[in-house]
Amino acid sequence: MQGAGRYTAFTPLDLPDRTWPGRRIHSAPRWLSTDLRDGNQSLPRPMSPERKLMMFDLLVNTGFKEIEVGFPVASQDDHDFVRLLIERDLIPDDVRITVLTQAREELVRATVDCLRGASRAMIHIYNATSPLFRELVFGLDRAGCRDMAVRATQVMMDRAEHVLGGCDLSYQYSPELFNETEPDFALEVCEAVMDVWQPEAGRGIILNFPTTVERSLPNVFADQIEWLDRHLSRREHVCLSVHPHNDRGTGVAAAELALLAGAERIEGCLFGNGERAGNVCLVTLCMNLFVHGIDPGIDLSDINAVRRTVEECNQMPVHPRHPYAGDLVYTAFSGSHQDAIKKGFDERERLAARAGVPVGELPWRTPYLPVDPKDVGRTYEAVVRVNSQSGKGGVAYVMSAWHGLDLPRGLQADLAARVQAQADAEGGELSPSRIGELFRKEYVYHGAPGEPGGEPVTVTLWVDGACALEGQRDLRAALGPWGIDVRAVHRTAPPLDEPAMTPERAALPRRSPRDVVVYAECTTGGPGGTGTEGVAWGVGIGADAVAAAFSAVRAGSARLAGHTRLRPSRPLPEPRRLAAAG
Ligand SMILES: CC(=O)SCCNC(=O)CCNC(=O)[C@H](O)C(C)(C)COP(=O)(O)OP(=O)(O)OC[C@H]1O[C@@H](n2cnc3c(N)ncnc32)[C@H](O)[C@@H]1OP(=O)(O)O
Ligand SMILES: CC(C)C(=O)C(=O)O
Ligand SMILES: [Mg+2]
Repeated sequence: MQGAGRYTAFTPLDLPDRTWPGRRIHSAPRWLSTDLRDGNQSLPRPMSPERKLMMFDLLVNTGFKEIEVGFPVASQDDHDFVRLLIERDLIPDDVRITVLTQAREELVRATVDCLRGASRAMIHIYNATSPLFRELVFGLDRAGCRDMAVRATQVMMDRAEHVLGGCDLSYQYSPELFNETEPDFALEVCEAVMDVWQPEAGRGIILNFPTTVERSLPNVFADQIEWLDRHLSRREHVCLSVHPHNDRGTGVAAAELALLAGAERIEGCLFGNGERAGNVCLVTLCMNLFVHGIDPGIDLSDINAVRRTVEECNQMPVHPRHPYAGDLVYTAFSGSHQDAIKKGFDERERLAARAGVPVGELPWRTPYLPVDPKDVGRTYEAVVRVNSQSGKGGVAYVMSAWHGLDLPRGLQADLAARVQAQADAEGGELSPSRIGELFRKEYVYHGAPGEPGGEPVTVTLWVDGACALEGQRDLRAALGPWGIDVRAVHRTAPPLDEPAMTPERAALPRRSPRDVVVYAECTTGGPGGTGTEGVAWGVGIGADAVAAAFSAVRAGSARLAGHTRLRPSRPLPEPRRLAAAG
């Protein structure tokens, strides 16, 4: 690719004695949502007042305590929304709204005025401090740039004293483009701002350090934050906040490494909305903590509802592969993934049964799924979807989870081959209903009950263990006189009343409890036969094990005889009708 020579790598800070790489995160930081400000200002169609209110309610309901609600001097809508929140008393007592303004005197005054009547609020002032902005945008030297911030802080305090009496007012200052600012200058400006605000116990200050345009590796940002953490004065009264953007796609990493390096607060947007490639995604950050065993303090237990609301407010879809929330992030199409997931689910049930606890209480340990979909209100059904990349594990999962049939291993492989051929032919995904249909047409016999005729066969039978077992002992005796050599009888799953059937598993819809399902692996030759002429599977569903076994053997025998299609069979038990996957 031509043109790389026009760019230069970011020069890292020299911090050889950095300590953040050895640290761990033990608790959630303070969160600020800037969906209604940074998120909103980046939308092609900024939110209407109704959409803003919907977003505000969502943020409050999920647990955000600091919400940047707008840039009141930017537009009448922004101004009116802040007024609406205050005048209609819509701000819960434990929530602090924040409003942003540039460091320009008249804008600062108007911003303070907009908060009249608020009982609790925060003013957030910013000015860019990087060399490029000092030179290009402001035409100012360092001192001039520092004085902008100092003057704006003073003007804000003076005005607030006049118009915000009785308001519990907090203050936040951001050196915009911090990541591109010389650290000593960023420090100088922040110290000067603190000299005006005079932070002290009960009257702290938030110093917020943005990667306004992300340019470096996240470890470089972490070094910058650790350096500040060491050098800021009045540190106990400073809340060290970060505001990562995602231009390099490493906003989440930058935020997390910044936490290691001393940051105590993170600003971002839900699902990473925000300028250009977005602000850091707060959902991802919260969930990353959650899967490390740390309560993020934000309730994402119905992540689909959160997503739907955000999509409606922003008029922008969330990507199907967005971490934790995308349509496809709890879904495996590929065979080996599906196999491992199924084994993980099976083991969970065994362990839960052994421990006598609901599966939902077990520590989460399932291959390929970093989080239990149920913890975020998602379901298990979409975990496995079948196409030409799938294998027997996935097909077996679908047959079990959707149709309540626990197929023996050989039948899983046999069905999987047919499913794969069909998926290859169609070039797409096979729904659980289609797979059930294929299974029914291929294997299930349900013609008139009766004894099998034709060649003698040798069979191995699997009786669906979730059904009544009466008759199992008699199978050999019942089938023998008809030239059927029953080599072995197995059960496919523990019966419903055994503890392995946890409440969750038992709740899966299954066939009528009166029905017995028998799977027959048939080979040619009666008693003493060699069974070398091929294997065919048949499935019988009947009122008792003997009837079902006859049917299964008839189906398998027909297939052995080369009848590729069985007589029409009774439909499988209704597959579950699910709402949209996930
Ligand atoms: C990184 C961020 O997300 S910062 C937030 C960005 N958000 C927004 O800008 C949305 C809201 N902004 C607006 O509606 C408008 O920009 C307003 C109302 C604030 C100002 O509008 P205008 O006065 O027309 O100025 P304009 O939008 O062109 O901004 C450029 C001016 O702001 C100045 N400026 C930019 N940032 C700052 C700052 N933080 N402090 C002081 N002045 C600043 C520039 O130097 C420039 O001044 P100049 O006209 O003297 O050269
Ligand atoms: C206003 C500041 C904090 C900002 O949004 C940024 O620098 O990205
Ligand atoms: Mg920003």
